[in-house]
Amino acid sequence: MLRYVTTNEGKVREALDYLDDDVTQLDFDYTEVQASELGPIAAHGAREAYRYAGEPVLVDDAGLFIDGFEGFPGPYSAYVEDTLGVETVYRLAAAELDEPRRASFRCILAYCDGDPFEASPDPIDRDDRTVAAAHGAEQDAEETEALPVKLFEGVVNGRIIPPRGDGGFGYDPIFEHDGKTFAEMTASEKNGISHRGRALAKFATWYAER
Ligand SMILES: O=P(O)(O)OP(=O)(O)OP(=O)(O)OC[C@H]1O[C@@H](n2cnc3c(O)ncnc32)[C@H](O)[C@@H]1O
Repeated sequence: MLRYVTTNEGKVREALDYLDDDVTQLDFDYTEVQASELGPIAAHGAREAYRYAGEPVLVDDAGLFIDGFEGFPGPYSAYVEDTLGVETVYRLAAAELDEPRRASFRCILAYCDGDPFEASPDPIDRDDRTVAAAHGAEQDAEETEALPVKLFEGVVNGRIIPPRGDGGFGYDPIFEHDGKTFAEMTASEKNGISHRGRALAKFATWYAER
């Protein structure tokens, strides 16, 4: 059984289109480490979620990266949505940036099932590390960081525009791609081109072969 780790219902709805019925949501709020990119955040989350669940997990970390703001809000997208709100992000972009106010949505999926993906690490190294590690929490943390994680990335380019549409979630109403905002698209239209859809398609192909 694969657990799709997120507290966000919108992500789950989209992900289930790409994944089999034996995938269920794990509503687990993993620690989001501070980083300027999504990869390390998702990888850390997948390791922590796997330690928690004891089953294969897929973590989805995503964000809106505005070019003229050097990628802001990026990894802080959820925090900025909760504090400023999506409309304020649009107003800031409109006040500060010239058209076309380019931006991208990015999604990283991090998969962890406790098994290595390529050649297994030298067992002697592994034993050494275990012996050298301190007891208790420190040892747990070290073992967690040693868990192998596989990453899948999806990116879609667009621009920031005044909010339009009622569909989707999060920043969808202010992100336009090919003349439509993500909030004006049907779920399958969005999935067909979105950052999450692209990452999920890569993951699904790899997972089917695993
Ligand atoms: O961490 P989890 O529990 O998965 O849920 P979250 O909503 O906090 O997820 P993130 O940390 O990945 O934050 C992503 C932010 O970017 C937004 N976001 C992610 N994917 C999006 C999408 O497809 N369309 C619009 N906004 C999106 C989302 O609303 C959040 O504000």
